[in-house]
Amino acid sequence: MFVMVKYFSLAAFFVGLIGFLFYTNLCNFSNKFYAYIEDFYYELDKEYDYIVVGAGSAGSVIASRLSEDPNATVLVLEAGGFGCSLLDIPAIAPLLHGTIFDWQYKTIPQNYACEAFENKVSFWPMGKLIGGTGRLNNMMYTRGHPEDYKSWYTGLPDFDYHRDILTYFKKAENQAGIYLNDSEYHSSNGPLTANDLTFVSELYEAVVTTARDMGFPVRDINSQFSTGFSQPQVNVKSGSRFSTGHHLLQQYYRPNLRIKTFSYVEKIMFKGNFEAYGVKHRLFNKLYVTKARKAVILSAGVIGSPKLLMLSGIGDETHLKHVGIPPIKNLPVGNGLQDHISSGFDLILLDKLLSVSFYSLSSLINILQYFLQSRGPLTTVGCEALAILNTNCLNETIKYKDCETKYRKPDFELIFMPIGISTDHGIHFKNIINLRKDVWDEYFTKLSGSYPINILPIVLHPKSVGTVRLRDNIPSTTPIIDPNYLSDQSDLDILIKGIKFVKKFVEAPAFLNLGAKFNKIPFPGCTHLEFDSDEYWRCYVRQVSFTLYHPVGTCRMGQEDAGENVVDYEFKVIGMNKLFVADASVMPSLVSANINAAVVMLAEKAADIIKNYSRLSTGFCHVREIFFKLAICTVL
Ligand SMILES: Cc1cc2nc3c(=O)[nH]c(=O)nc-3n(C[C@H](O)[C@H](O)[C@H](O)COP(=O)(O)OP(=O)(O)OC[C@H]3O[C@@H](n4cnc5c(N)ncnc54)[C@H](O)[C@@H]3O)c2cc1C
Repeated sequence: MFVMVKYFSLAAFFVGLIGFLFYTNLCNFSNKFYAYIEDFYYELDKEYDYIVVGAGSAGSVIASRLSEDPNATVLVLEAGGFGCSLLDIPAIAPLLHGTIFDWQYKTIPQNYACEAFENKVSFWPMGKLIGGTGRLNNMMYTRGHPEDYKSWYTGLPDFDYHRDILTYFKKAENQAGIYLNDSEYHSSNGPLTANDLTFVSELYEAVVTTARDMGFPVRDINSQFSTGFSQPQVNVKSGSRFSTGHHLLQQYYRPNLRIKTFSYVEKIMFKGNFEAYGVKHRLFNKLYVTKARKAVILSAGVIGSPKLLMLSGIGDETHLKHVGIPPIKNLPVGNGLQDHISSGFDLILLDKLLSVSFYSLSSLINILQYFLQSRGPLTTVGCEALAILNTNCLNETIKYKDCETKYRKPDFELIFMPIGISTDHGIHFKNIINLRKDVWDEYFTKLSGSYPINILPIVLHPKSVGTVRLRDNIPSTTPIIDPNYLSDQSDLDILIKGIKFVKKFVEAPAFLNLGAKFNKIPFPGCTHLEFDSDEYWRCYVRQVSFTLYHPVGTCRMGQEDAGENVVDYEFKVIGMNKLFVADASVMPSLVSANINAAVVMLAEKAADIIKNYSRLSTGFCHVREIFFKLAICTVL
């Protein structure tokens, strides 16, 4: 009987996958048709106050905030389409990887990591539609640690976390869950929904019971505490994903806001090589130049923004000349790339099926429950619990509270997922992570008959730093992405400590009740090493090095004169006028959390600054700004 259910579910999933791919193409086609008709019938203004490039997590917020002023005209140029509502079923997020809604970026082959992946290449999905990557991410809402932000603003001596950061987290948040009454740390008027999970499996209870037994706190990590164990809040409303892109679409009726989809921006236009006055963008193979009176704001993401700056002549002079672009400003664009790296696929095997499983996701009852009640396994985001900790606090001899005071900033995260890579029997997951076929055959197929789950340790503050560079001067060419994973040995050490902690964690009684066993099958490429030795895990981590999809830092924000920054603390491109960058690319370093909430917080901050900045820098002031700071300029 079970075998029949299994094969029926497999067949249902396979048919569903094909149906879904058909649906995505149909959706994109109808989106394109709408954009075509709109472009054909409406004569668009050729000049706006603001042009926002990219309607992703950050750009959607900036466009929405700037267009709150009815006297300001705002144009949003987005390379993708609007999307369709079925894409917003939380559990199907992984199906969007590799589709037309994904830029489908890939890293170059890694020297120190990703050995179990085809050509040692890591796949980097990024959203190409309204809502951007916030439309295909895992929706977890986490803010990070105050110390993260303090380290960004070392150049501002009067930096205050509550005033300069928490204010914007609250402004950005639309709390719809259990923290609705905590007005000190939460708020419910912002564009980004934060809600409780409505469905979890038995895994969650096992995690919190074990965490408490081991002396760890279980609490809201988006409050005065930023560490401990927690059930993540998610960007989900009435059972559907609700990203900042959805919020932007709700503002579509504003007469001063125009959202142009399928508009790929190829170049920023400059007056006198210092002042942005518009952009060149392509829509259905026609090139347009649209002007911006007050500012051009790049929110094209961690790859799109540095790429566009470089294509426009802003970047490392030597590199730009090498690819045939005349440089207009020498800035370290594309340096400082960091990403959260993790490891540990299918290391925990259960002897029972959890209620959030591959089978339950494709069951007819659960599909009906989702469409009729907006509840059930299809609302799952793939992660049921997380922990943000410091590796020094994993030792049982130290009380967590004392340890937390001593080591303020966390250095690793754990995410608890009720499914593994092999749960879908190789239909989809192995492809979206680019797993080598021989590794699949030799290792993962052996797990058939057991029920793997993933507890992934993540390096929160990797020391390995990489780059984004252009291949050539053609706008449609994908850039060279090299995160340089695990080039710093200390990142590897944290992952090894993390895996060892996971091994200990699942020995607890609550996990034994689920029949949890640590997977002792030697991993291909490491079979010559003694299982569980440090050498074995070092080898394993270099094989299984998996992105958590949080790249940042390619247009670093910081002090103007530090030499390593691209934008100043006001998001303005250093030495340029009327040109801003605000998205994940400006983060000077990774935060101790999944990063979307921080990206949206930054967008709120940027919108506030840009509104104010543009108010001050009208008239001829902007000319004087080249010689004087804005404050001096406005007095003159
Ligand atoms: C699979 C996955 C899972 C994730 N899960 C989580 C999670 O659970 N929680 C979390 O906090 N974070 C998560 N993240 C990370 C988070 O979603 C991103 O860091 C965040 O969305 C980045 O926002 P952004 O505004 O910088 O860029 P994006 O949201 O990527 O926006 C960039 C936009 O610009 C457009 N664009 C790019 N170039 C151009 C151009 N030349 N012209 C016009 N438009 C252009 C793009 O199409 C896109 O819409 C995840 C990421 C991924 C990939």
